[in-house]
Parts: sequence; structure tokens; C-alpha cells
Amino acid sequence: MSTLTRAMSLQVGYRLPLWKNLNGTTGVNKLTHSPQNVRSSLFKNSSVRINNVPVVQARFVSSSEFKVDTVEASDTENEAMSPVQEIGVGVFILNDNKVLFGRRRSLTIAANSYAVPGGHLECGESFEECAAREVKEETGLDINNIELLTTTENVISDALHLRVIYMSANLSDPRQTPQNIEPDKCEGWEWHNLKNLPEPMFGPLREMLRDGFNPFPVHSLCM
Ligand SMILES: Nc1nc2c([nH]c(=O)n2[C@H]2C[C@H](O)[C@@H](COP(=O)(O)OP(=O)(O)OP(=O)(O)O)O2)c(=O)[nH]1
Repeated sequence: MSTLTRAMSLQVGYRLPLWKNLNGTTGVNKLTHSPQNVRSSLFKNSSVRINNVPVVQARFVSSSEFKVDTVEASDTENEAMSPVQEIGVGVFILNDNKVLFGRRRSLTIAANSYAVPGGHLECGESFEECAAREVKEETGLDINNIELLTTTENVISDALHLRVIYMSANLSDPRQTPQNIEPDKCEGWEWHNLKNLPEPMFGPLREMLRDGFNPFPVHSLCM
């Protein structure tokens, strides 16, 4: 009897569907990006492991909201396989012609790559509130003019889809400088011109930007 792995959400109390097969399977990983229809094969090479089995999604392993346990296949035969959707928010903070990026230390998604500040949407929170909260928590910065840019959907596996909402924002006071409030998660924050992006860039972001996605206002020449 094969051993399957499942994740239990401690925070909201629902059980996530099982992966069909975790034994080396990475699943179909693609990113759809509206409106530019960017496609990507991110997360393929994740080094994340659950019960020593490689998987493509890390959040279950390291987040305090989840624990992982092991069940026998016979317990699971009748369980639904409908995917769970997580919602993340990423924020392009625009300052002159630059955007704020930080190199992630996290052992979860996108370890060691550069990404914009962001995090998971909390219950009852608007995208704007989430953007302001995550930016404050991670960088100490206060932002305004927070606007929706686009969304992406990362299909991590049959069981998990990650919807990411990308927002843009300005500094409330341009004299602010970013602080590394969560040094366990990030090496530090730096302003970068989009013509000269730091590497390695978080894959979905690299794909978007390479395909011409521009977080600056249309009337702006800041690129
Ligand atoms: N921060 C950030 N997350 C991104 C970006 N692109 C992208 O797909 N994501 C995804 C990865 C995560 O699954 C999700 C949330 O990001 P995160 O991993 O930084 O979350 P976090 O631990 O800081 O926040 P939280 O769970 O404490 O709320 O959004 C991005 O550019 N920046």
C-alpha cells in the first residue's frame, strides 16, 4: 500500500485534498497571466520535500499554519481532488524609475530569488489593505496610491493553485528608506531599474517583465 501525504490547515480547519502522487511527481506547473497571457514552468525544480518526497509547493512544509502528516492510500480513495486556491499579493513599489526588490531567504517558494514585497491575503482583507500591511511588515514603508495591476494563476499541482494579485503603489513619503524588518525571510531591499533587474529573479516576475509587463502608469516613461 503506497503512502500518501496530506496537509492539514490548522488555521482555518479544513483538510486539503491529497496530491494524486507525490512520489517524484512535480505535476503540471504553469502560470497564466492576464492580460498578457504569460506562461511559465515555475516551481519545477523546488527542493522542497514532504516526508522526504520532493514536491513543487513549499508553503505546506514551513508555514506555521500547516502541518503535514502521513496517511494510508486506502483512507483516501474517495476523497475529492478539487484544487485548493491560495491567494498571494505582490506589490510593485514605484519610486522614480525604480522598483523595490528583495532577495528571499525563505525556504518556501522562490528561495534565494528576488521578488517584490508581498504575502498572503487574510480573511476580510482587501487587496489594497493586504498590500499596505505586507509592505509595512516587511519593509517598514508606508505606501499610497495602491492600485490593482494584474493577476496570475500558478497551477502548482492538481491540488493547489496559487492566485497572485499584483498591485502597484508609491511611497507615502519619498524620503523613506526600506528596512529589512524580517531578516529571516529576506536578505534586504534594493531599488532596481526594470532595465537592469537583479538575478536570480523570481520566475513568474521574470516571465512577466520579460514579456513586456510594465507596472508603471501608461503615461509614465519610467522604464
Ligand atoms: N512576496 C511575493 N510573493 C509572490 C510574488 N509572486 C508570487 O507568485 N508570489 C506568491 C508566493 C507566495 O505563495 C505568495 C505570498 O508570498 P510570501 O511567500 O512572500 O508570503 P509571506 O510568507 O511573506 O506572507 P504570509 O504568508 O506571512 O502572509 O505569493 C512576489 O513577487 N512577491
